[in-house]
Amino acid sequence: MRTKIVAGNWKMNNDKDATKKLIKSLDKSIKDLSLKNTRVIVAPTFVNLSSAVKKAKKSKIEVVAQNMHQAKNGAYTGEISADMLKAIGIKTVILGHSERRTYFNETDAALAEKVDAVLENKLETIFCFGELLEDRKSDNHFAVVESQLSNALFHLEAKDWKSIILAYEPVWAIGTGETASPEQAQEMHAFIRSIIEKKYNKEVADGVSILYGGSVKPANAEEIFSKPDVDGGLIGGAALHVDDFKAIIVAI
Ligand SMILES: O=C[C@H](O)COP(=O)(O)O
Repeated sequence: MRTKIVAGNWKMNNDKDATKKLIKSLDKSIKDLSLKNTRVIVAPTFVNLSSAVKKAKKSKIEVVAQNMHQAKNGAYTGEISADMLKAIGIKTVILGHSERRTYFNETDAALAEKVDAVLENKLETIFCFGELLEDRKSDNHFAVVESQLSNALFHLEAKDWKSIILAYEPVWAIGTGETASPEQAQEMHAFIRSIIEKKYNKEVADGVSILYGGSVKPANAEEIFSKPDVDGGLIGGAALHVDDFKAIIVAI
């Protein structure tokens, strides 16, 4: 049975106090949920990671990073390495978010190196990818997604996929209020599983959790999560509000 995951990407929001407060109220609010086979994740900004890890220590909440540099160390101003993250107790890193690809020019090639660094450091990644609106309009979305996955992940060995969580995020649905329909999400997730099976085998394809991201809200979460190949969500805006985030967790 694949692990279900609800991950909140807090992006560049919340100062130290707001981060701790949100973790505290989320902890209180999900304490009594059974969360069988389900992970609840939050990704605060770098500067608040350490205090977030401490705050979440005895809770059901996992704290992860939003990005990581591929080099071990060196002259990379403003960047953070795997060792630095591990030293404060981080085990999982989001990579390839469309905002990183768009605003910080992260390429598939750089992401392939980052994924390698994740694996070398025995970390895990939530690897994001997804097509632009023009790709979907021109019916190119499957080809775009296949190339993003193949360029950044298909050099891995089958065993490496234990450390990979996928997050399909159609860029046109991120922060826009426009969600992919549950059918569109299912169609893409099934396609993703099919190309992984073709490249590797059924065990790898069936084992990898594939999250959907893009304007997931309490009102649409249940229907999206009901699709057989959707194993959870990567949530942006709604993860900043404890009641909305809890409702999405309950939906899974
Ligand atoms: O990382 C999360 C995604 O970018 C989704 O953001 P959103 O839920 O605000 O659309």
